[in-house]
Amino acid sequence: MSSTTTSSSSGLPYALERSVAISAVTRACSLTDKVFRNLVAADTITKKDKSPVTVGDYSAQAVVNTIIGSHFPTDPIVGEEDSKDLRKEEAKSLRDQIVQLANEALGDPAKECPSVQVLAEKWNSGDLSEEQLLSAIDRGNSEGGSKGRMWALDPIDGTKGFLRGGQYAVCLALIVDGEVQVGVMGCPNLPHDASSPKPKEGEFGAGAKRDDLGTLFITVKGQGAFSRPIFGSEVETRISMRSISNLGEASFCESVEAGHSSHGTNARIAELLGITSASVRMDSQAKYASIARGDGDVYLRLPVGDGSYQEKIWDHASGALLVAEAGGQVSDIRGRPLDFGQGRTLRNNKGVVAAKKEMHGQVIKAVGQALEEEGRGHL
Ligand SMILES: Nc1ncnc2c1ncn2[C@@H]1O[C@H](COP(=O)(O)OS(=O)(=O)O)[C@@H](OP(=O)(O)O)[C@H]1O
Ligand SMILES: [Mg+2]
Ligand SMILES: [Mg+2]
Ligand SMILES: [Mg+2]
Repeated sequence: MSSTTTSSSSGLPYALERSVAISAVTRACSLTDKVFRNLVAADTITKKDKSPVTVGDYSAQAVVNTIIGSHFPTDPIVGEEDSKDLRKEEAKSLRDQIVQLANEALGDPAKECPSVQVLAEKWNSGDLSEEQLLSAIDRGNSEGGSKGRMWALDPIDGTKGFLRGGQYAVCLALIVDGEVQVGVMGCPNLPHDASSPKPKEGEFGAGAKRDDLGTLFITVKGQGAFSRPIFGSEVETRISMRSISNLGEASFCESVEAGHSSHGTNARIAELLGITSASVRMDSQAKYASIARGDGDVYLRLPVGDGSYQEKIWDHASGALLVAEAGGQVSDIRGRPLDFGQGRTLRNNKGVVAAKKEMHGQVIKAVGQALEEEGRGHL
């Protein structure tokens, strides 16, 4: 934690995109926070791939896409959700809630930086209709690709964590010609200070939320990584990965669900590297944010089973740039850089390994050995 700056970094590359992304993510975080405190079972549906999606995921995507669309009308958006299930007859009450929540979030007279304020009139000049908001959700249907600008949005990353009252993140990134240039991530349940105790899951249900929770992470390629509270102070603090002299002192950050990243293989890798501290398990890209600010050192996401799952670009774009700008290196299990120019998925990559630059090669070597021992060396 070495220096501070304010949020108006005008003159620097991508200053407007950075401000608009902060505004969009902040509004989406107030919305999801409110949804969590009032969530009932009927507000969640199960998608075709059996994963959950809530009224919070849909409304947050509608809000962020509306804001991005009003500032950068020709920019494609690759967003996780679409309106197909919502348009069904039986989803009427979900639609009604989304209309109310999204309009509240867009109309909130929160303070914005001056360049965003002027354009804010475009979206908060009156309530948007149900159809306008469903179309806003579907602005996220871009197929992505390696040319030009596009935004990647995960309106709630770690939906299972969100539902449990654990960690989740609103994640937005600007990708240009396949390279992430801007990343903004809001983690409403993460303490401002890495050294504060993590809240126990569910602790902040029914309005009992601690006021030191809610952290925003901001990065632009070549400009460093920063954090600040989501609500309240706009003073940003530069963050960097922890300084450790050898990997034996490191700790891992890994997924909660063994179905998303192999815990058994991680344990063997820890053994190979001489790591003795227990792994920290949390949902969402809060894992990237945690290692970027030194609250953990290595993020491992190893393929499970036959390794056929293709990681989605919105699950990694903002987090990967944050770690890179905080002194880390992010790759797949073979050490290949993540390729965000292949469409909606990272189809040229398998899994994710993020660690401090100087130690990344050693981790990749241990990952290779552990997979070899399991007979999965071909992955
Ligand atoms: N099989 C499989 N393998 C790997 N990853 C998967 C898989 N299935 C889903 N997902 C994606 O995982 C996202 C949540 O990742 P997390 O690291 O937070 O997982 S976990 O909740 O801790 O288990 C989750 O993101 P959200 O849907 O935004 O929550 C999914 O996109
Ligand atoms: Mg999901
Ligand atoms: Mg996700
Ligand atoms: Mg999601």
